[in-house]
Amino acid sequence: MTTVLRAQALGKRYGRRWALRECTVDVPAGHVVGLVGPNGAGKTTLLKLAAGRLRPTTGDVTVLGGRPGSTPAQLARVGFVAQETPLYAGLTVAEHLRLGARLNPRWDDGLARARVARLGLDPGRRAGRLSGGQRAQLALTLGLAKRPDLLILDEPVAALDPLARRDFARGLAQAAAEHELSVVLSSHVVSDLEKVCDYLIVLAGSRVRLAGRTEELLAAHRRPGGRLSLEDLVLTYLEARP
Ligand SMILES: Nc1ncnc2c1ncn2[C@@H]1O[C@H](COP(=O)(O)OP(=O)(O)OP(=O)(O)O)[C@@H](O)[C@H]1O
Repeated sequence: MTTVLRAQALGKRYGRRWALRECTVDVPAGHVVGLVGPNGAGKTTLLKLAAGRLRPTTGDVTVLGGRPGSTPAQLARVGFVAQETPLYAGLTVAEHLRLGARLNPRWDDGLARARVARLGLDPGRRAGRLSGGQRAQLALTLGLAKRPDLLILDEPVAALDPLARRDFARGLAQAAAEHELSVVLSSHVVSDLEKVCDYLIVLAGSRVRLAGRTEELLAAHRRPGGRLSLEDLVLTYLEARP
């Protein structure tokens, strides 16, 4: 089975502080992976290492079998939507789509236009004039239209309203199923992940506390006759950390 993200003893240190330490995970392709953990746990650091935006201090990371960001082909296969919603404030929605088409060899213009229309985004509006949630939706549209094999999303739902969160979860699950897309997304809100993720990585204190298919994790931790939500499971691991 193809591995979409493999990290072996991966670590990143800023000065004397470890942002991520001894991270070993092996995520098979075809999953929507939820990366969860408290503030400062190392989620963004892991995602940036996977997207090739940071270099490891120790260990090794491969994405879709290659070194992150190492070749144009590798870059085209991975979409990364950073937490700070990277858009050009002075460019309109339509100009962002044109730029996406020019920069990405696998660009799906039909998907981009249909999504913008469905979201009710005015193509002539500058990104700087959009709301935080609209900017997040536009950034996500650019990520999806790139037609990556792996889409990495850092806190994609943080700025979305509840209805938009539900639509986002549905859209992502559909895109993953239709286009054999693998997704890794981070969130603090476990209940949001529950609806969309079928694989979970729990990070706390810069270390991986738990990783695996959600179904298997839940089955392994469930007591006979008892109910266990993903949120309960995550909290158990976060409370147990040293
Ligand atoms: N550029 C940087 N320089 C120094 N320390 C950093 C830098 N980026 C992150 N850190 C530190 O690394 C640790 C992990 O940060 P990271 O942003 O990966 O956490 P996170 O889980 O994404 O947090 P949040 O949920 O708050 O976004 C934190 O202690 C943070 O202070």
